[in-house]
Amino acid sequence: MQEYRAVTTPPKITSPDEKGFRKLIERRVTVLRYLLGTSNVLTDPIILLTFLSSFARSGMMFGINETARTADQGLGWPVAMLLFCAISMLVIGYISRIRMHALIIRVKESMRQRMTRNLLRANIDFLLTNPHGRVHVAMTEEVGQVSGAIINVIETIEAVVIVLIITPYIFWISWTAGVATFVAMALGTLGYMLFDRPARAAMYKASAAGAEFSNRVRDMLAGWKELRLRRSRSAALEAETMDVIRKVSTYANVSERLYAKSTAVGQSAVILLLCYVVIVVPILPGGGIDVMFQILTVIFLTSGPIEQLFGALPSMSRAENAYFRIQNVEADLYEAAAQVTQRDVAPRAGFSSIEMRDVSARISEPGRPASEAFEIGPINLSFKPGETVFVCGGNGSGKTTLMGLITGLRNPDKGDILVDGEIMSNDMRHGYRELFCGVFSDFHLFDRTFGMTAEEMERLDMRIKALNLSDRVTMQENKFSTLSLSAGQKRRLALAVALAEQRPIIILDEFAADQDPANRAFFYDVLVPELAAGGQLVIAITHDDHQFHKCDRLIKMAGGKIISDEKYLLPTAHEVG
Ligand SMILES: Nc1ncnc2c1ncn2[C@@H]1O[C@H](COP(=O)(O)OP(=O)(O)OP(=O)(O)O)[C@@H](O)[C@H]1O
Repeated sequence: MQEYRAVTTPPKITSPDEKGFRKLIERRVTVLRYLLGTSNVLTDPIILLTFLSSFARSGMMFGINETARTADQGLGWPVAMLLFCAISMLVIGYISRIRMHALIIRVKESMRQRMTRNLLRANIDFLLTNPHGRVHVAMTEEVGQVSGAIINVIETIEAVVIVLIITPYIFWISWTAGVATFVAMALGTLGYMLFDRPARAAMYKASAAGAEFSNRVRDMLAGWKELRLRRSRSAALEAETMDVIRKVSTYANVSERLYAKSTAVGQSAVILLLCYVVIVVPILPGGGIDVMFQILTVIFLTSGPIEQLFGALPSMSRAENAYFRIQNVEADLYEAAAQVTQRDVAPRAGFSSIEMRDVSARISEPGRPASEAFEIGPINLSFKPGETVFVCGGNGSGKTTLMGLITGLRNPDKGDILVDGEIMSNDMRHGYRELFCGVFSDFHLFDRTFGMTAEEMERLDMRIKALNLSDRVTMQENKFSTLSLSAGQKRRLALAVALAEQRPIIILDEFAADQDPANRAFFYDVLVPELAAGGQLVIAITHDDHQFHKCDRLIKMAGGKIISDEKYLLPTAHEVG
């Protein structure tokens, strides 16, 4: 039995740049907890390796200082320590890098798996808003930015361990140099905090523009024919896309410049510290040239990890920004899944009646005024097995929306759908949808038959032949040999799949519209009667008024309402005359 529960319950983030040190820490802790939890880094050998690497680096530093201090005493333990620590650092560094990339891949894999699961269970209301760009960017680019932050986490751990070791060591060599080290670190952190918030806000805008860019790429690929036919359309799209690209670059530049400033503050702090050590330490009481060189060695050997730390902070912010954008996409995906929570939903095998009772819905585009919303309903209809129902009405009258409501692919705002007299609850919705198969006006043809049984595959083979497609398409295992078909052939192939599924209800949205006369006649005169005789409920949207007499009921729609629902009788010769 399939589990349809959403995989996570992420909180929705409304503002990416909330002020305040507490907020900053809260956000960082959230991302850190996520990264640590997903990568299991705390139980991974990488932590031990990081500690060992920090100890080896510190040991090397100590070894260099002691070797220099005891140079007149010949080769002794300091040299051995220096060599041992240097070799250890190289070997550990090599193993750590391999391990670190394995962790990044693990986090990326886990995020993509979770998002795939959530996307396949997503709230249909969210999917109806066509969130292509946002979801695509989140699942491709932003996932990479978040998982890459594992490196920053590990670098930060290494730098913190080193700082914890070297600070007492510097204090031991010279307490004033110890205080100067503290001041330098405080300066670096302050610089970061000063620039982080505006940098993150700019980065957030760059990501939003990135999602828009993804939508334009889709336009260029899906609309290439329309674009090739009209240069002005292509030029306008090009201009707009260039504008979006520029926006991405501008915001990214603003953000990177601010982070460069923050890094410069960190580096200035290290340079100030060096100046202090070189200029002030030699003339201090208790200082001198020896002390200065000892501290310089420490600073040179630790400046790498410490600079990495200052560099890691902006990278963490980038990861944090990407993480919250992903969380927002997931929150949208999840909200819908939460509305249709289902446990152990068994597909419904059949029905004896379906009734729509005062069902209505408002269809509006996000960001558009409510006054522009399309209202459908109240709809009162009932259906039973073996019926053939045609739906007609002008463009925009609400036929496709009605199909969405009947199939449970659109949630009604008001009213109930009753199955066999029982009001359909959210828990029943998934099982209910399994009653349907069909070909929608904007159907999607997969290149293979996902999830079909052997019996269905046999039926598919049969239907491909019956629908005159066998000279163009064959099955290669579960894949279609080709999808390079004419529009009418594609629609017939989609119908073959729907027929092979043999669900109790078949929905057909203007199926015959792009069929030739022979296929159209086959559809109305052979197929539809055959399905109805087999007990299937056929609901077909059609504009073929000369075929209306071939159904049991004709539902006419106008302005989102049902204006008639009755048996259509051919006009008599007298009426025609
Ligand atoms: N995602 C959407 N957001 C906002 N409005 C929408 C959306 N989808 C459809 N509509 C609006 O809902 C109304 C009904 O659309 P619907 O597709 O149900 O009409 P239809 O009767 O099937 O039309 P056609 O014969 O052209 O296929 C239309 O006015 C349409 O503009």
